Amino acid sequence: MDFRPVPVLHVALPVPLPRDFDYLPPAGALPGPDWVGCRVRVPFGRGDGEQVGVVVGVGESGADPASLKPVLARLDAQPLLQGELLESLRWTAGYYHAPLGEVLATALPGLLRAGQPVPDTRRAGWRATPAGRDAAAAPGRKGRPRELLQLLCEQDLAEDELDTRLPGWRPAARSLAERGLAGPTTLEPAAAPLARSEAPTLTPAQAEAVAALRGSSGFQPVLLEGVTGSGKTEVYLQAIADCLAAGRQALVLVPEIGLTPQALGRFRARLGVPVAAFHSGLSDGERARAWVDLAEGRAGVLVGTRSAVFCPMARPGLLVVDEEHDGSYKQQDGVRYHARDLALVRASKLGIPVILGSATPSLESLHNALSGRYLHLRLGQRAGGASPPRVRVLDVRKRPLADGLSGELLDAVAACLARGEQALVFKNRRGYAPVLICHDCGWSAHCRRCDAAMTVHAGGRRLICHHCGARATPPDACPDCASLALQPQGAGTERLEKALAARFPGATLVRVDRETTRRRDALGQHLASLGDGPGILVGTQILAKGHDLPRLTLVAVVGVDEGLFSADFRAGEKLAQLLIQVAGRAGRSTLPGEVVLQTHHPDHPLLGTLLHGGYPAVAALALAEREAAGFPPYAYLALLRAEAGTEAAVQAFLQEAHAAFPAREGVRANAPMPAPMARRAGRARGQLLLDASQRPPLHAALREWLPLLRAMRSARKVRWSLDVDPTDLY
Ligand SMILES: Nc1ncnc2c1ncn2[C@@H]1O[C@H](COP(=O)(O)OP(=O)(O)OP(=O)(O)O)[C@@H](O)[C@H]1O
Ligand SMILES: [Zn+2]
Repeated sequence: MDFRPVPVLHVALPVPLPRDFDYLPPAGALPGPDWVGCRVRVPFGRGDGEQVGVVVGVGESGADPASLKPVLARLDAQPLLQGELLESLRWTAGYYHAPLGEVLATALPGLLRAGQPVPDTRRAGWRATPAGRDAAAAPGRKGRPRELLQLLCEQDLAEDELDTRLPGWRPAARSLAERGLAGPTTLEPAAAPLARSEAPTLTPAQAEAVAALRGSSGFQPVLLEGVTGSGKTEVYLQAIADCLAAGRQALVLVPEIGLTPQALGRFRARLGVPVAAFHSGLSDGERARAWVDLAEGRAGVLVGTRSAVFCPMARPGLLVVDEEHDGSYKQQDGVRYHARDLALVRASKLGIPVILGSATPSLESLHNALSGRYLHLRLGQRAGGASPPRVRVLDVRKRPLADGLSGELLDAVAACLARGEQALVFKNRRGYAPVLICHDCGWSAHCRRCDAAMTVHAGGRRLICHHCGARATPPDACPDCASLALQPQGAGTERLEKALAARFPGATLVRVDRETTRRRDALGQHLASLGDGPGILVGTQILAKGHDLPRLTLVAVVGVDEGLFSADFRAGEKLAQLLIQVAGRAGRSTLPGEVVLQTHHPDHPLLGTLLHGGYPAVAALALAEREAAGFPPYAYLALLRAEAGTEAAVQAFLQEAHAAFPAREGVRANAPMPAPMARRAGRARGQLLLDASQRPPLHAALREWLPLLRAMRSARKVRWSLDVDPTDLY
């Protein structure tokens, strides 16, 4: 049956269905283009279910009007998502093959996603009217109203300021308002401390980079490759200052654990404009206000982690992605976007520069820079007279290790403390020991629900699975052979802390890992507690990121052997990045730095290359290997992951998916495989890797394939997801 078309709103909802939903406008309202980008509350699903969605279009529907429901409420008078941002979000949905509604929900801060009103970040205040100014100039009766009026003639005042300046001011304000001499108003938020700290004189390399940035216009991707401590942040600050001077805003992305109050403080102190922060340590309300401040142009700069890439800018001028190689830019669930890649997409649509900065750029970015697609700026030397740290490899084969530490490493720490300086002892493993083994029969404690060993914690009194969180008490005797010779094998940060405390009883000792930094700003407090005197920091990769501790002169790396033999094709790149970053914490100021690297594999080619040629040599070699093997950045990957209660269900789905994959020239669907961790939290896991020499045919195949997957019966028995450009093949 045909129906007369009726005007409808196309609404994107945060549900896992790749389509919009049509709704009638509320009674009496006409759907027009001004609806696009506004949030609406709509009935959805059974009963009185409701959802908050975003209007993504207006049109007509020829469906039975009786089947169409009206929108319950329009939540925004002005579009929340529009222009370039909405376009970039549509691009995101297309590229990652994710439903637009889910992408839009991912892009909105939690409060707005939940349908809350856009917070008003201005403050309620009072101002004098022109009549009030005349009255204040004329002689008149003394009293509180006059006192208040005189204050307001000097400047508009916020209500909270009036509370302190003129307690009990409200009756006086009412009296002025009745006579038309003053009235309520809204004020811009209190300006941040606008005193600016001095910029250091730029090094020639920094000055050259800044000049190159000034010389560019429009969309310009820039890779700023600068060794650790070379002053990349200083270059960002100059570029941001230029951008602000031109009346524009800058959006700065930093890695998840890089956004310390110290880092923010550096931006705030130098730029002299309100700098908004956006990260997971803030409340929903704080995040929403930061978003609004940037969207409405009140903040000049926003510094934020991954999801800040979706913040709207009123006057876009510059995007910066600091530590662009960092793994935290990739979202690992839901919409699996890469914030660095989206920053490039946004900059291109906005026609503005985007700076990617790193001492250890990702091979993807490096490849783009080397092939001329990005402007490649280099800072080869440390700033401020610091020299690069000396690196020593300690061969610990056949040497006795006490709690994982060699005598030479301990000597180096002792010498550092004796000089009154600070040492960082690095081990990328938290807990007491990575595994509990039976010295007699070789049994080891495994998680019952995962294919993984349980980590020993609390000095040996507890076992915790780092993959599913399961906890257990260690057995008294070996469950297999009843031997009492159960021993924690290897060392994590907890064990190192204990051993170092015993060896250096007087020294300040601070452990920094996920356990000790759960609280907000715990990291900053830990680093501060180290003070200026001699001391030891023990910790995981949390310490590898952008910290600047002038007294830190020794970095002791306790074994990286786990990383040398991983099957993941990115393992070498990641290990080299981690080593360079952590080594880069040593000797950043005037004191010379030293790095000691304890290993059982001193002859491993990766270490040799790294020592002699640094990161550029490792990267060049890795790029050549990737080209030969057909891996990114010379190929494009997508990974279909599935998990279910049984392995059979996973297999059935992946086999059917494999058979259904549309043939395309240059695109290959590899045979389904168990995931590297085939069982996790009691669920079987498998995956199917797609690779292609070109992007377009891969995406064309995916577009054809996904509807087939959704229709498969076997898909109902599994949880599956597609990851475009996966960074981890697990
Ligand atoms: N031109 C300069 N003159 C003097 N000191 C400088 C200069 N530029 C930067 N510095 C100082 O050098 C140190 C390192 O700078 P910055 O933190 O910007 O380096 P970075 O390249 O971002 O480091 P990393 O990548 O290792 O985190 C800081 O203490 C900074 O204040
Ligand atoms: Zn587990």
